[in-house]
Amino acid sequence: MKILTAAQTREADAYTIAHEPISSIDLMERAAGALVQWIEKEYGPEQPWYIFCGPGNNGGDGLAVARLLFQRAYDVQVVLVTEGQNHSPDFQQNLNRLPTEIPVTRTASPDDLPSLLSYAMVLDGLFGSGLSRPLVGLHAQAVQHINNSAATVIAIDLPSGLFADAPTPTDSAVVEADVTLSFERPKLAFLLPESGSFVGKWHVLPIGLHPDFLNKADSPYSLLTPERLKEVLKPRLKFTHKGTYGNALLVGGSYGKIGAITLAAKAALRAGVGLLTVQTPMVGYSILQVAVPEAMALSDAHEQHITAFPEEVNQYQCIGIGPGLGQAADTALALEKLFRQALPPLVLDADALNLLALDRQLLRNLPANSILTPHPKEFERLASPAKHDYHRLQLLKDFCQEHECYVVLKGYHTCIGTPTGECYFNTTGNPGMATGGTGDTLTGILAGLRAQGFSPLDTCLVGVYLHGLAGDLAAEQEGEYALIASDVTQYLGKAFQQLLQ
Ligand SMILES: NC(=O)C1=CN([C@@H]2O[C@H](COP(=O)(O)OP(=O)(O)OC[C@H]3O[C@@H](n4cnc5c(N)ncnc54)[C@H](OP(=O)(O)O)[C@@H]3O)[C@@H](O)[C@H]2O)[C@H](O)CC1
Ligand SMILES: [K+]
Repeated sequence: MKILTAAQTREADAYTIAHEPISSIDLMERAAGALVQWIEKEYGPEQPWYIFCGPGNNGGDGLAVARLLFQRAYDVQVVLVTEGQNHSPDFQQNLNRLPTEIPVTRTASPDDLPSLLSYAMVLDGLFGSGLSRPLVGLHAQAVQHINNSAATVIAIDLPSGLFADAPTPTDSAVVEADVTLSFERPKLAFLLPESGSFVGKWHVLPIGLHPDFLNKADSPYSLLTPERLKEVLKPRLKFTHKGTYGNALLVGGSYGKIGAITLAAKAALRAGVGLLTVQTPMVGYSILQVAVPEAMALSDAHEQHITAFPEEVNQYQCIGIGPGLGQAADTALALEKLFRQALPPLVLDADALNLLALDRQLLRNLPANSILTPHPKEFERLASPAKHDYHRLQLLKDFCQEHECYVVLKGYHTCIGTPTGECYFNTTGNPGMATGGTGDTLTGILAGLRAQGFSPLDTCLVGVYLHGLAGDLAAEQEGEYALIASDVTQYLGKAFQQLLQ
């Protein structure tokens, strides 16, 4: 699903109005209807609803919702924060349509803002995608007033004060929403850590924007949806055997970090690879044989860290390198030697990435189509420090294009960058997965899938989605606090089943 910019959303509106055709006010009514349908499902008419409206169409949506909720016997009152501003035509029309029984407060100063009890509901219709500058004055004070209350806050389209697809200056006033109800497509801001924290839980409500426009809209940003993955992940066929599903090699582990490569190995097997070989330093050999009996073990000549890769690397369909690897000088040399050969596809993680970051020549020799799985700090070591989330996205696109690689930038919404400059945001996963070892399980999953013959892009999309989904299924049983990396692997089977349904 493509993510649109605020400008593209405006174009989508205009296209729908012209080609459906539908009048602008009716499109707003449809948006308000979708909001009310959602609200009715989630909240009864018991609590008082304070509907904050700004001067534009976001405020117009708020006014239409006020009328529709009033008709459904909800206790609503409207708070206008539009002093001295021109109302948009659709705002004005909805103000004219507002039943006279609905109390309206016209705020001219902060003293006019109503006190908000903890059980009150706030609908934030101050500003949406038309925000053109940070909020100041009475608008900022209204936002602070909402944020200082304990009321439940539902933002229409996006939290007021937040830019949909550009950095919002730190310290500017932004509504801290519990829920954001956005139209047709999520905004890029929802998916990035600095802005996403204002959004709360977000839901996308379809309002019938014209499919011709939506299907043609060009955007480098997409949201990963299961529909796209179901086209890629097919049931296994009759008469296949372990040779059909690839032979993966995992290399990593060092003294004190054999667990990391063990976690990766278990996950690769659960991802369905036909055969798995794991190379560790000598210290890891017995541990691995006991912990992962399904894998074949190779021992490095060194007791504590990796100093060489196997001679015959081309018998493997993918090599995953990095979990627990360490950054010893002779490990770096081994990697450098490896990169000089013709290689099967690579998945690189953790210290393999740190070694690349330390040696720019090594990075330049990175084989095309490799998959790299950094967290933001590792990514910044590879690329350069980011000034803000949008800058990091630009760096991601540039890096993937320059090095012809796929980067899985890990986070709450993991973002997959491709050599053609696209970015796919994942929607599965939860904060319970912010715990040691979940990155190692992801490396194992990706290496396991890539060895089975999935393209690098499909490997990233399917692997990242399944990893998060397994984490979600695990969290349903274990809760987020107690979740550990092994749980993710344990629930991988159920995640596959869900996707294959
Ligand atoms: N397809 C859809 O998604 C639909 C969305 N709808 C809703 O419409 C809004 C967007 O409406 P728009 O009128 O374009 O924008 P806003 O309501 O966000 O605000 C515009 C007005 O606010 C003024 N403005 C902007 N920034 C500030 C600021 N920092 N301080 C004060 N005033 C500000 C702006 O004035 P300018 O001075 O910038 O010209 C405008 O007056 C979308 O979010 C949805 O909620 C439709 O209802 C249905 C289709
Ligand atoms: K809003």
